[in-house]
Amino acid sequence: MLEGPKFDMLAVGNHHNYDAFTQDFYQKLGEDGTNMSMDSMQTSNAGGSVSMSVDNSSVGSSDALIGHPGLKPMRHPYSLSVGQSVFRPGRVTHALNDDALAQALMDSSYPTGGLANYEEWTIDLRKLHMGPAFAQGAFGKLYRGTYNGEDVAIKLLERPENSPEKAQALEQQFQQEVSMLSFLKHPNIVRFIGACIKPMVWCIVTEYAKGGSVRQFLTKRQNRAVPLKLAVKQALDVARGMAYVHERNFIHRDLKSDNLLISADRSIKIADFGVARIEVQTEGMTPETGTYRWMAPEMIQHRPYTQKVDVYSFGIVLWELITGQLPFQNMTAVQAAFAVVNRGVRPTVPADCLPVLGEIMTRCWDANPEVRPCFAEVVNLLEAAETEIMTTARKARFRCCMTQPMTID
Ligand SMILES: Nc1ncnc2c1ncn2[C@@H]1O[C@H](COP(=O)(O)OP(=O)(O)OP(=O)(O)O)[C@@H](O)[C@H]1O
Repeated sequence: MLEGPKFDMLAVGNHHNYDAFTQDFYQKLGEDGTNMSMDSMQTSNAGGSVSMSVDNSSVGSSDALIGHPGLKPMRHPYSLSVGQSVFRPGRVTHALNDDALAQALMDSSYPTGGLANYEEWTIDLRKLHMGPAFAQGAFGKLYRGTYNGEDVAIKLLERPENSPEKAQALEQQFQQEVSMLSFLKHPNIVRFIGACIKPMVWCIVTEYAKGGSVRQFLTKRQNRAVPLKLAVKQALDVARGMAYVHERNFIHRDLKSDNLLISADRSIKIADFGVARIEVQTEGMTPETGTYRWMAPEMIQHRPYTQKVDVYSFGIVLWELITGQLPFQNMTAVQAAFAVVNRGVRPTVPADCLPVLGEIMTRCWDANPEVRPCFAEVVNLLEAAETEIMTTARKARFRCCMTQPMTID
């Protein structure tokens, strides 16, 4: 059996020294910087993560739903889960503004921590050029930049001030992401470039996906359906990437359209491995991860779960690609979770959906994880669907040529 992840591989240096640096840094900022909360910044996460749902007053009225027997109450966003689960520290408030956070990374008067056992992945800050911030997730702030001349995305996680508990949770997420990304190499997984640790910030550098996230892409299209050929191609990219992740016995646990990026060549790259983990016996794991709209019922209910939670999420993503819409868009995330768990509600498959695609999504989001196909099978089914679409299109073009023959005069 596989062991659970071990997180002693990254040398974060002497914490006491770092705490001293931290205090020093904030003192400096207090003197000449502006301490601004980043909460007001527009988030790229249209779906709203679990922690967002809990923090968000718009779903505050759903407390009654959380208390329903089908749903276990959420813990405090900053509480740490037990056993082998991954600590997800809830939405993080940022004390530093964009510039100060970037400055905390680039300031050479503060030491750069190396990544023990991952030495080759420690980035050389002299080769890094920071650009503007362009997105904010629940945990990190994303900047554009270049590394060695290549376009990159730089994720900065700010070390929470005066809260060792939060700092530990965030650090574990950082380590989780680094260990996963350095291990996974696939054309449909965002390419890891390196990472480093400073007293105030943890930094992860990946290739920059020019097209943004699939959710942003769908929102820009004003939720119109994606052309079928493209939707199936994108779904195939995700399924191939996920088949690779599962072959290596990992679970992503947060598969959703916000975490699917579109690269310059239009292929899809799976991102955000901050809560991914090695598959182990899952008794006692907690679901304070992912996003309710995409989350499998067994995970919402704190029941043991397997890799099949990713297959469930994929079913929802496939529906999104086919319809162009946000899943359960007339509900809050918590209402959606309630409906999924207690009433078996799922998105409605459009009447004109290609039957094979309708069948894939309904099998993927089956309440019984055993019934859900594995990703290798999903890839086969989607390849068959792709062939069917191409053949139908070719036949239609041929019919069109026959009814409107070109004239030569
Ligand atoms: N390599 C990248 N290229 C382009 N955009 C990216 C890249 N990585 C992340 N993003 C954008 O930034 C957003 C947040 O990134 P990410 O999901 O890694 O942060 P997070 O703090 O873990 O957020 P969450 O857990 O809420 O998904 C993504 O939804 C995406 O829009």
